Amino acid sequence: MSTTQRNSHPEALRLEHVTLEFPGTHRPAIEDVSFKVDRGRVVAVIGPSGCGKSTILNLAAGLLTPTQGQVHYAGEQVTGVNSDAAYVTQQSHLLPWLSVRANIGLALKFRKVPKEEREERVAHWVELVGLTGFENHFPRELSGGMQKRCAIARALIYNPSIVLMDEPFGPLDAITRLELQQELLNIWREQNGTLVFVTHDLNEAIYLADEVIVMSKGPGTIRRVMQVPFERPRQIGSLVESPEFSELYNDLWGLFAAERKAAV
Ligand SMILES: Nc1ncnc2c1ncn2[C@@H]1O[C@H](COP(=O)(O)OP(=O)(O)OP(=O)(O)O)[C@@H](O)[C@H]1O
Repeated sequence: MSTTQRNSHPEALRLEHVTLEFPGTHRPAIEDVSFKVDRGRVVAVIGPSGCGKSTILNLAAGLLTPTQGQVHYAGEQVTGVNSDAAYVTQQSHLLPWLSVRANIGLALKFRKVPKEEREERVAHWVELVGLTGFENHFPRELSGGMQKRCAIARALIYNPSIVLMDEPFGPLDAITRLELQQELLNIWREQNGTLVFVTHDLNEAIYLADEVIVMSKGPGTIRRVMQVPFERPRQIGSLVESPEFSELYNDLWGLFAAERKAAV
């Protein structure tokens, strides 16, 4: 169900000794950060507030340029906006004058996908993210959770080679969050894509990711990369009941708590 060719280079993203200092600041936001994301992997980035998580996504999206080091996407240095990347920012940034249907179909329109195919794919995604019946609503008529669903569908519909998500479910209540996390897992199973996301929620990192990058603050560096061993498809309900989940959560919490304490 796609007219968009994905980049299949086995290595999606690689940061090599990346330091970034914003102009006018006296110490780097991130320093000597190196990691790699293989194609088809889901990677979570966690760490204390201000440790540079969003900065890393902005570098991957090509919206920032490193002061030192290099960012590579699909084996090539990123030197401008990374047009292979779909970026879901903290705010949904839906276009207020367009309906749900039009917002979701926007990327296909830009890519000149024929109308009939566009309509079919939009209908598929509207259903997938549970917005059936709201196709003609405008963003202001949607709840926060529905706006997020719409933003996620808009980002994923064109089958992007890599998706970057900043706190995808940040402001949502616990139940909506769980629903959307499971939905994202189901969608991901269908899409088999590459995803890098930032979260403050340790459960979310474990539910969704194959690897969790734990960052330290002041300046932001990588403290540890932890592997999440759970098979896919994943069901959140049965995951949380497993002893392996608790063990991983406790390890992660230990690291995260130490970082938060150090950052105060
Ligand atoms: N445009 C900017 N100019 C100057 N400093 C900036 C700019 N953007 C971010 N910073 C600083 O860079 C550091 C990293 O910011 P970043 O937003 O990447 O952190 P974060 O880990 O995503 O934070 P949070 O979890 O609170 O969203 C912070 O100290 C922040 O104040």
